[in-house]
Amino acid sequence: MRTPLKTTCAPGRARTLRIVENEIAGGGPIPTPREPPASTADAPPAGDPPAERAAQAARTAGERDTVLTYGRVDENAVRSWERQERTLQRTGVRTMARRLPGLLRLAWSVAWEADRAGLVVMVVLRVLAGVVEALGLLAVAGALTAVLRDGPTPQRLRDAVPAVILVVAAGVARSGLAAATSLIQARLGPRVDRASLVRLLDLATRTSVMAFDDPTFVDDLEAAERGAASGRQLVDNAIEVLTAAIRIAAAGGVLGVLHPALLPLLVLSILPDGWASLRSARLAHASWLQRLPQVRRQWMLRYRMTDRDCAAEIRSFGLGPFLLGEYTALAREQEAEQVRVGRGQARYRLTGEAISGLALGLVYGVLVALLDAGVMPLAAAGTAVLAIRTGRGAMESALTTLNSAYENFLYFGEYRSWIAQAEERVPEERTPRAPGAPALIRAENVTYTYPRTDKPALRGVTIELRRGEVVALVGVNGSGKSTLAKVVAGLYEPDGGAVTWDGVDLAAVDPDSVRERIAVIPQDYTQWPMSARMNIAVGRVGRLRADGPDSVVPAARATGADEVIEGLPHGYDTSLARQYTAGHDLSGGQWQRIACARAVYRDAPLLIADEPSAALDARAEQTLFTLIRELGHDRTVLLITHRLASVRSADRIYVLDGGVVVDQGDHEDLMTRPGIYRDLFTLQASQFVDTTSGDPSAA
Ligand SMILES: Nc1ncnc2c1ncn2[C@@H]1O[C@H](COP(=O)(O)OP(=O)(O)OP(=O)(O)O)[C@@H](O)[C@H]1O
Repeated sequence: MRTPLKTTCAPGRARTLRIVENEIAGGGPIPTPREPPASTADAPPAGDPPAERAAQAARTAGERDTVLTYGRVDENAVRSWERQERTLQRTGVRTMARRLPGLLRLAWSVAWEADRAGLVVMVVLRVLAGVVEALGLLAVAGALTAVLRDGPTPQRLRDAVPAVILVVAAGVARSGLAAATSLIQARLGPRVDRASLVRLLDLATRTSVMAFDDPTFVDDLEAAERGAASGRQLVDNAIEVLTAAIRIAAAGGVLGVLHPALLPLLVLSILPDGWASLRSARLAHASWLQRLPQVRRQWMLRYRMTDRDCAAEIRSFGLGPFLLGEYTALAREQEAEQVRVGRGQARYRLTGEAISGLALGLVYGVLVALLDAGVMPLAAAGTAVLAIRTGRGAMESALTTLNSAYENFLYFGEYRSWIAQAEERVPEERTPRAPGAPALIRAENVTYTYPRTDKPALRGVTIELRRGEVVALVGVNGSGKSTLAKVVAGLYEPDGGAVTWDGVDLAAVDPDSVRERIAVIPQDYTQWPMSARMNIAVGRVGRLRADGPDSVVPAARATGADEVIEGLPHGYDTSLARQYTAGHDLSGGQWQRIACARAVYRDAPLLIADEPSAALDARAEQTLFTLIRELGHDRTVLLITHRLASVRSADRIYVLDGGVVVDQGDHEDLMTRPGIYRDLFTLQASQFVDTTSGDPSAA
């Protein structure tokens, strides 16, 4: 039986994810040298105790054996977002170009769903900005033509005035349009974020709980959460690409009017730069991918070392230097890799910019040649220089954005594929409802195997629960008790056999109508970071609204939770969000009383209590079992506990072993024959009596 210990270093997925995102945003990767760098340059400044400790720790970690510490890693087990990294790595420019329309379509549909009006306004603003850009360039051409033509200077300047006014107006209009675009973008982005996340959360809370036992589903969910944030970035990228495309079209159009040879030359001049930025992005990716296992180890260490739940254990076992050593060694490897990547990127950039510079020289050479040949007037050449600058800027921005857009496209693909699989795992709606207060609940020949396991957790199990009875499940750890309880609670659908209520197969009724009639005290209850009142009311939120805030009090009294709550500074309104300053923490047993009150508040015809007293003191435990027996008078109670003294009075006890019911009967009956029950009971009882003087079974 797993006791929910609050001192356990429990994994906190949400927080880990935040760290992951942070690392992804800024982290670069590294190869895996076994020896940490030990050069004198790494020596910490004298008199810097934290740095000295870290250096000492890293030296110690130099002797580390990663398999010994972290265990063997399954090289084939690739998580979905690693898969995306690899896909990105393999994708060539041509594939990206081929997928560009699909990418833009997807961004469009996401934005369309989130904010239609905003999207339309955005596109209109962008097109207008492009038109204004082209008009501005043409106005420059007009102004230059007027100024450079023959004639007296005052006259030429006067002639240039309308064109100059147009240039200024275009500048002002561009600024206004840019400001309006930012405004719309600020509205569109959060809406896309909200729409994507709400959809994910809605499905995450509606999919069958069985899906969460499938590691792939849970892994994919983690990737989908990351992917959801990429939706907004994808839309931003698409808008930037659109903007760049319109600017390129404006500059290209003007260049095309000035001379047809200039446009292809301009495109050629940008290609080396584009190649360089693509290669350096890929280099960073490849490096990140290669270092991923180490990077994740770093996240894990960082999370554990700063987590409140781990603080006591780290100190008790003196784990600080060991963990710090591991972290420092990994961080140094990371630093070394970042330097390597930085060097590679600098090389790419230098090469790309050098070739681009040469190509740009060629463009200007052609321009001069055209001037020299008298094909192009000086004013047009001046405008061409401006158009070339505008076009190059837009192309550079388009290329950089496309790389990131493609990455976001892949991540958002993870989100979409998880949404698709989650939709399939939402239990189908059925019209018939489960019987209101069943007199007989039967699990018949039930078999259940967890996803991705070979061995069934339940094999041909048959049990009966009658209204007015307390039925207990007993067995050693891992014998299948909790699994059976979840099947009876309608949380798991059996692979074989059936669960019936008054003869109605639960597979044929609306699953919500089943759960509506069940109250569960689970083994791992949730400590909601909410008020004490709400922690009880979550048992039936609608009832709090209907019956008022004081409706939780009787349930709290019945389970002894009221004693706990009365000791809190604001009583029922005390926050139990211990991660916040105003929040109060409770002991394990105090929390368990609240979890029991939650189930009593639910007031359902079937109560399933899975190890409800693991953390309770002896008096609280006795109160609880008395309550359970009372509740059993007019409803059905299924009780799982290792405290066998508490099951003595159960109407029927099923003994499970290896997923099979191996015995059944009441206490007296089971004590008459050899078997697991008698062994376990005798063993427990012997701890409370003087075994030399009496019969333990009589205890
Ligand atoms: N989510 C899961 N995925 C895969 N296997 C699981 C999962 N949960 C439980 N099992 C396996 O199913 C079997 C039955 O587990 P179950 O939790 O039902 O046992 P139990 O009798 O309640 O044990 P305990 O007394 O320790 O609570 C065990 O072998 C366990 O390892």
